Amino acid sequence: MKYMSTRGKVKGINFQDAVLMGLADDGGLLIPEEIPFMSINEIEALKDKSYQELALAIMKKYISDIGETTLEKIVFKSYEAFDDERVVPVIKLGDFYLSELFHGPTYAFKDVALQFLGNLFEYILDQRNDYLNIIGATSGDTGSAAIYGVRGKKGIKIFILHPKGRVSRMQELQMTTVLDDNVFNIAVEGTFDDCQYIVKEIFSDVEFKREHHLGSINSINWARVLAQIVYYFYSYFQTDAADSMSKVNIVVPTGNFGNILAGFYAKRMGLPINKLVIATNENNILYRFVKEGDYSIKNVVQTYSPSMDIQIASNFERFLFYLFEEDADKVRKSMEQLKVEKKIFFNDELMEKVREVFDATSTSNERNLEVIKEIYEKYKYIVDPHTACGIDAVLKLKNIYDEPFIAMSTAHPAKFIDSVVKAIGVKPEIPRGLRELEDKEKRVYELDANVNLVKKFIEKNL
Ligand SMILES: N[C@@H](CCOP(=O)(O)O)C(=O)O
Repeated sequence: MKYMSTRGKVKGINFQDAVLMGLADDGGLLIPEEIPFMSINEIEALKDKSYQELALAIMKKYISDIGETTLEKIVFKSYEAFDDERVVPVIKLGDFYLSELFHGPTYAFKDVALQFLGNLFEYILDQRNDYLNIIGATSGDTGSAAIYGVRGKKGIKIFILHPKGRVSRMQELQMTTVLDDNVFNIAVEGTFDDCQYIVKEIFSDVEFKREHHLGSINSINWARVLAQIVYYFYSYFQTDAADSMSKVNIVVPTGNFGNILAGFYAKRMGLPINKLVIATNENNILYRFVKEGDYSIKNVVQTYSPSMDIQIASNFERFLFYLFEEDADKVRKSMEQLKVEKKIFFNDELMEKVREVFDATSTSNERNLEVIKEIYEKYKYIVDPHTACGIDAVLKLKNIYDEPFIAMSTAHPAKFIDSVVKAIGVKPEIPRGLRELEDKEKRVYELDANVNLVKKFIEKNL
C-alpha cells in the first residue's frame, strides 16, 4: 500500500515514511492510495478473532513494508498494558451498546492508537538508526496517551502543547507529573485550536521539520487513524447485529474528527454501518455542517467535555478528499478558503452525500450533566461528559432509525471528576493510574500562543 497527500503534491510513499512524515510535506494529510474493500463473507470470517488478531488482519491490508511477524509483535506489545483482556469490551445499557475504549494506561480511547504508534516509532527508528522529536497538540487526552506511548523510548523526545487552564485537572496532572528527561509539557495561553495551529505551522516549515527530525502523534498521523479502524470492527462483532451481519448506527463523540474518521474508513471497507453519528458539545461546527451545510468557525467555548472544545477539526480534510471525489485541487482550495474566510461552502448536492453517511447532534452543557445523571440513575453506571454527549445522541435518534446503536465511550469518568460529581453527587472509582497524582512533583513550561516562541523553545531543548 502506498500513501499520498489530500493536497496531491506527495504521492507513492510507503507506510513507514508516511508515519515519520506525519503532516504531508505539501501541508495536506496522508491517506492510503486506495481503501481495501472486504466482502461481507470476508468480514464475517474475522468475527471470532481476538483484538490483537483482528488488528493484525486489518492493519496488514494497509502496511506492505513491515513483515507480518514483526507487525504481529508490535501489535501484541501495544495491547499488553490494557486492563481488560478484550482491550475494547462492549457492554449493553438497555437497548444500546457502549464500547468502552478507555481501558489503556491513560484511560481514554487515544491509548488504543498511541500505544501502537509509540511501538511503531521505536521499531522504525531502530531500523534506520534514526531519532525523532515529536510535537503534538492536545485538548486533554492525546497528550498523556502520547507521553505514555513514548516515555522511556530510545531516540525520542516529546513536546506537548495544551491550552492552559482548559483541560481537566486530572488530564493536566497526567501530563505534568511525567518527569522523564525526554518529556516537555507546554501550557499555551490560548485554545486547543491555537495549539494545533502552532503545531501545523511548525510542520509546514519543511526545512525546520527535516533539520530537527520532527514527528507527529496527533491524528494528523495516518497510523493513529489506522489503529482506530480496528475497534469499529471489534465493537461491531460484539453486538447481536453481527449474528446476521446486519447494519448498526455508531455514535462517536467528536472534536478533531479523528475517531469518527476511522469509522468512516471502516464503513468504506465494508463494515455494515448505517449512519455514523457525530456527537458534539456546544462547539458544534460539525453538527452545523451536517444539519445546515454551515461549516463556519466560531469562537471556542469551554464545556464539561474539554477534549472536544475544538472548532477546527484537523481530520475533516481527509473526509473532504473523499467528498470531493478525490479531487486534491478542490481540497486545497477549500482549505485555503477556510483559512481566509473562516468557512467552507457546500452545495445541496454535496450535503446530500454527507447525510448519506453522517447524522449529528449537539449537546448543551446543561443537558450533558442531565445525561450523566439519567444513565447513573437507570443503570448505576457512570459515564464521562464526552461519552454523555454520545449517549445524548442515542437518546435523541433511537426512534428515528431501525438499526441498533453502538455509542463509543471515549474516556473514563474519573478523568472528569468535577463534572461527574456535579451531575450525580458521587465520585467515580479512581483507577490505580490516576490515584495520588496531585501529590506528585510536576513540571510544565508556559508560553504564549506564538509559533516562533514555540520553535525557539524546541530548538533550545533538543
Ligand atoms: N481531543 C484531542 C485533540 C487532539 O486530537 P487528535 O486525535 O488529533 O490527537 C485531545 O484530547 O487531545
